[in-house]
Amino acid sequence: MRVWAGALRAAAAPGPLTGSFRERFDFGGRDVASWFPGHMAKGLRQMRASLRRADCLIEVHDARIPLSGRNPMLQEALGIRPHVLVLNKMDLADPRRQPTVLERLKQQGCSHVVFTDCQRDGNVKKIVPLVAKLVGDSPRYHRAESTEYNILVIGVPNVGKSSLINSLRRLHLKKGKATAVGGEPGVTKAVLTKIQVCEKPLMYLVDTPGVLPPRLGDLETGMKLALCGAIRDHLVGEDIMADYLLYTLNKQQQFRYVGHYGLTEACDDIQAVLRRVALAQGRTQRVKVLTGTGDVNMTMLNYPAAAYEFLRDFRAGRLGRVTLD
Ligand SMILES: Nc1nc2c(ncn2[C@@H]2O[C@H](COP(=O)(O)OP(=O)(O)OP(=O)(O)O)[C@@H](O)[C@H]2O)c(=O)[nH]1
Repeated sequence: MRVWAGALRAAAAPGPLTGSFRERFDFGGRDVASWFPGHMAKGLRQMRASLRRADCLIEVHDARIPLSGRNPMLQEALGIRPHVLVLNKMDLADPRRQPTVLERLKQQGCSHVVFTDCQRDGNVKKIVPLVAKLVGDSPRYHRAESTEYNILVIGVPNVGKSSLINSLRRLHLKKGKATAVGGEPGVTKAVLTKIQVCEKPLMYLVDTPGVLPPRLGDLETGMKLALCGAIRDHLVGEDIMADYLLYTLNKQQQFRYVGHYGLTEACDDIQAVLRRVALAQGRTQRVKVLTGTGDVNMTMLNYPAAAYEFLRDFRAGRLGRVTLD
């Protein structure tokens, strides 16, 4: 039986609150290790092997979690290869955070960062010249003009690696999709297809399947990755994800959800919020209830569907532009 964690917690909690929100999130003893799918270990090995042949690395990550959830395995590669960090889905992240994020990343030794929106080709034009310059400047390479560039694209699942390749092809080659794009993590399963993205300079990108860090670290990082769609929802649980999202929105004073669902005020009770979501979105279900006088059909609010809707609204940017870190 599925346990509705949000509902259980809410039953014991006081009613809607304003201005007094949880200071810490209760993960209820969850084990983050179970969120790491086994097939990713293979992807990691393949990625390591192809690193040796690459001139440069483009690491794509979600702009909503610019400081967490990146694969630590990359650290070993950063010293060897030029590296560009593409923070994609900038259209969903809080733009006011960009300067702080850039500063923090610089302190971590990551100084070539581009914020992009690959659905609208935003800022994608900056990437090819930057990569060409970094490879050209690298003492490792004494390149002739005609030498092709082989770039490895890496990143956790669902951050937009395939979308970036398609966007580059649209901009530089006026060509359509070469690689499948999907809303679910793990769309790119066939590894290491070399795809041309530019004629001058001749540049090929190798798309890799999204690979999560072998150890997810803490629950908070795992939860943020899940909210961004890097881990399949059912592995984590839509109920706790919805609750964590509400906790984060309140903590950051991102109260767009209040008006969006017609709530009277900000609220820290996930059950109360999901009740409104269910009513606002018509997420109800008919159930048969056995009574002393026979069966009665009743309309119940569908909380799991409401939780899914809440996550979907966040991922589509309908609850505001939010940076989770
Ligand atoms: N809002 C927004 N959505 C984006 C952007 N880039 C990609 N997406 C969406 O994010 C989802 C994942 O994109 P993909 O390009 O398939 O991501 P991927 O990293 O190749 O995914 P895997 O194959 O799972 O590793 C798709 O639904 C895209 O439409 C962006 O800049 N902004």
